[in-house]
Amino acid sequence: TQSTRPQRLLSAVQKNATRGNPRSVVRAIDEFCRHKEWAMNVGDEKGCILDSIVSEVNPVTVLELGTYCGYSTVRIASLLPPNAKLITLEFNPDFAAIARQVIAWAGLQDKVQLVEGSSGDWIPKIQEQFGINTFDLVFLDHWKDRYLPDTKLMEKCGLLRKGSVLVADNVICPGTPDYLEYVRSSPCYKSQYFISHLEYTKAEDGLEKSVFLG
Ligand SMILES: CCCNc1ncnc2c1ncn2[C@@H]1O[C@H](/C=C/CNC(=O)c2cc(-c3ccc(F)cc3)cc(O)c2O)[C@H](C)[C@H]1O
Ligand SMILES: [Mg+2]
Repeated sequence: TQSTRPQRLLSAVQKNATRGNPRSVVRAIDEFCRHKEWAMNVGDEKGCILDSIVSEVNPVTVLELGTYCGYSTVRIASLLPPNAKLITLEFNPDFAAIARQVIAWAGLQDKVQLVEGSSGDWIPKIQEQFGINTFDLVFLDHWKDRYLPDTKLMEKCGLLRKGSVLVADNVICPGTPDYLEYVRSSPCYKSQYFISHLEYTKAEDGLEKSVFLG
């Protein structure tokens, strides 16, 4: 049977990256997506901006919405302190299966909890299931029309505390207009746009960093 693009991406990691070396996994995926088959990872250019924000926040608890193949999961987890935990939600079982193997190849399975399920179902259950009260950092990269409802859900569930940082991918392309309007106009957020390019292309895109003010 014909392989899928995520399966071919995983094969490229297993062929070209060194087990236990997250940077080589990130490099192998970027090479594959730049020269073989485009895929919707945050990519190397926006990835560097994400790295700088993660390093500045130095989070102990991280939530990622939309794992896909695990590229940003590996990028973020590789920068976390030893006691930190990253929970990543992915509701497509095929993508979850690929991402688990990418995360394992990077040797980061002890820092990452991949939860197979939808954000709407899981955001209300995280505190009881994982003993996490609030998140220091949230990376939003799932369906673009779900950024706003899920942000409001996180607020309602008390998962954000004064200083929690939201980083949203694709606020220009494909775009998340309702989310952008919300975080930029709400008195509860201090928002900042980091201009960049859509992964592996020359089109404009960027990340929006929004600090929750409580
Ligand atoms: C209702 C369930 C919600 N809750 C959910 N709960 C859990 N998991 C969820 C939920 N909703 C979705 N997911 C998962 O997250 C992933 C989805 C990721 C979506 N990402 C994009 O669509 C995108 C497009 C482009 C793009 C740009 C230009 C182009 F020309 C083409 C494409 C670029 C980019 O960087 C992009 O991130 C994964 C595929 C999907 O199974
Ligand atoms: Mg994205």
